[in-house]
Amino acid sequence: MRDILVVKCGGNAAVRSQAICADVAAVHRGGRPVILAHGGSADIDGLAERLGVPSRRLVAPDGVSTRYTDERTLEVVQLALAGSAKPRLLAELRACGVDAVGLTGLDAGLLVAARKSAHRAVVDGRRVVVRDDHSGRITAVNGDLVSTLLASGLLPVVSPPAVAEDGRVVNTDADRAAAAVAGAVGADTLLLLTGARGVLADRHDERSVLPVCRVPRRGTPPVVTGGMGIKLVAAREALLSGVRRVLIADGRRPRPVQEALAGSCTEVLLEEE
Ligand SMILES: Nc1ncnc2c1ncn2[C@@H]1O[C@H](COP(=O)(O)OP(=O)(O)O)[C@@H](O)[C@H]1O
Ligand SMILES: CC(=O)N[C@@H](CCC(=O)OP(=O)(O)O)C(=O)O
Repeated sequence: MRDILVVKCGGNAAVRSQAICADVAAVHRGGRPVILAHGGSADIDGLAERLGVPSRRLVAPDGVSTRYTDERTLEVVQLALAGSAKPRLLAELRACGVDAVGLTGLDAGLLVAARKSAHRAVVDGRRVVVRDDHSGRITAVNGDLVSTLLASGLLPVVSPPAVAEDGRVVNTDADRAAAAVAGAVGADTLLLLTGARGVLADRHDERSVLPVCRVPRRGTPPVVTGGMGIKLVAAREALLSGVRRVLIADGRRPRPVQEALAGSCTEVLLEEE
């Protein structure tokens, strides 16, 4: 299948999922195979607060941040992503007349991950060894499942969490999940839509969007602040797995997909070796 587009709808509170779904539906109707992947950090944080579960972050030695997912947090992550964010997107796509099928990483082993064992990190400014983090790094994707849905004219919607090799649920970052799916299905383009106009040279200056951001093939990405570090890690993984183009763009505006594909975005490229 040619020219597959993977769009990732960020879970940043400012992202307008309805506009993203309308644009994704237009691409789908135009005949281009499209997959929607999504996160839900704001949904997770909001639900955690309502349930009285603290939201904590793990910052790796290189500065890249992810959620510290203890047992209670894992439950909140599942409820927020599979019970709230995913149905919202499916309803929005349905309202646009699209037959979409929502899958978490657990459906038919869509996202298989290696559970993180004890690892060093900084939590709330303190260096710690974390042993109870229920998250993992994706090691395999059931690309055939997604390709089968695409071939049937359906629009797959993919959400974390993933399933570990021991059969238990593990949290996993949604940008990296989108990148893994894009690589597995041989996608042409991965578009990460978020609450910023792209990668900013100065995170406090919205006008400082970089048209191009080069990431090294290994090691620390050039920007690690906020959620941008993990996005650049995901972008690198997608490019290394053969995805031709990775774009980071604004998910807060009308026509977010069309605007990004027309060039209003940051394109991520690998540094030369
Ligand atoms: N240099 C930067 N360029 C762009 N955004 C940045 C930068 N540094 C930090 N950020 C923050 O990262 C956020 C995107 O990460 P995040 O909210 O985790 O995304 P999402 O939930 O959409 O995947 C932006 O909205 C912005 O506030
Ligand atoms: C391990 C890890 O950090 N998982 C993420 C999964 C959701 C996600 O990535 O949502 P965004 O795309 O909105 O960031 C989390 O729990 O926040």
